[in-house]
Amino acid sequence: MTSPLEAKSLSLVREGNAVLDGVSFTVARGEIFALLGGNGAGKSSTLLTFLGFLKPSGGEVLVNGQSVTGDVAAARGAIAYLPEAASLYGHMTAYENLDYFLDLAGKPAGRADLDAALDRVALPAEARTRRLRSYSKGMRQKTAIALALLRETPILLLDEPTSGLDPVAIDEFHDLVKALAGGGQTVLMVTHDVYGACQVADRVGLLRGGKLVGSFSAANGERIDTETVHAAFAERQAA
Ligand SMILES: Nc1ncnc2c1ncn2[C@@H]1O[C@H](COP(=O)(O)OP(=O)(O)OP(=O)(O)O)[C@@H](O)[C@H]1O
Repeated sequence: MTSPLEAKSLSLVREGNAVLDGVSFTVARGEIFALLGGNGAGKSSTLLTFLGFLKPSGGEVLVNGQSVTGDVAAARGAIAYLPEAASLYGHMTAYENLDYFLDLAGKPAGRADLDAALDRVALPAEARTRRLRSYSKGMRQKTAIALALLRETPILLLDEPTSGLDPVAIDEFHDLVKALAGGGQTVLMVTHDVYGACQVADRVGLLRGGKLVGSFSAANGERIDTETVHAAFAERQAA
């Protein structure tokens, strides 16, 4: 079966620097794959390549089996992308943001649908008519996830999704991502948080210096062992 996301021997050069070097992985439908790496490892660049903002200098990336460079619009249409700082408007309320971005996506929705999505991400009802500039980061993320739900994109790309969240918000966020994956969403997240990656992911890939140097999976429905991944991460960073 075609994987929603696939990187095939992906190499990327940015301003003369080799940023990714022969990276290959697939993410299956309903799977959460976390790409773990230190600063500058190439994590964000990988996401930008799936979105067609950066072009591979070698190999290719595929979304639903189609080369992204061949059809950028199809790839972007299938993907909801949460950058580290959610890209919604601070001067608009949650309802206004959702209305605006859904109109842009050609998928307008009524108030009942907006509320259903905001209920699903547990954004308090009283907050929905407030401007986003008064929101916590967790609340902005919930709004961004609600938008992804309403756009009905089958794929979620998350860049450092829990940085700046408090521990309760992190747990809530992980539960939400797991519930979405349980419903068939395919999730690729990039992070330098070993603990978070092991908590939420079905599989963790270790990216270092633009190369995928390790991979960890959870056996029998258990969580990935944080100690093992942490040791590998620390060792690789030192290497
Ligand atoms: N706009 C840019 N132009 C040129 N090179 C860039 C640009 N942005 C990042 N790079 C380089 O690409 C490499 C990978 O950066 P990238 O942002 O993908 O790493 P990352 O793993 O996401 O790091 P971080 O955890 O710090 O966000 C780095 O060496 C970085 O200097």
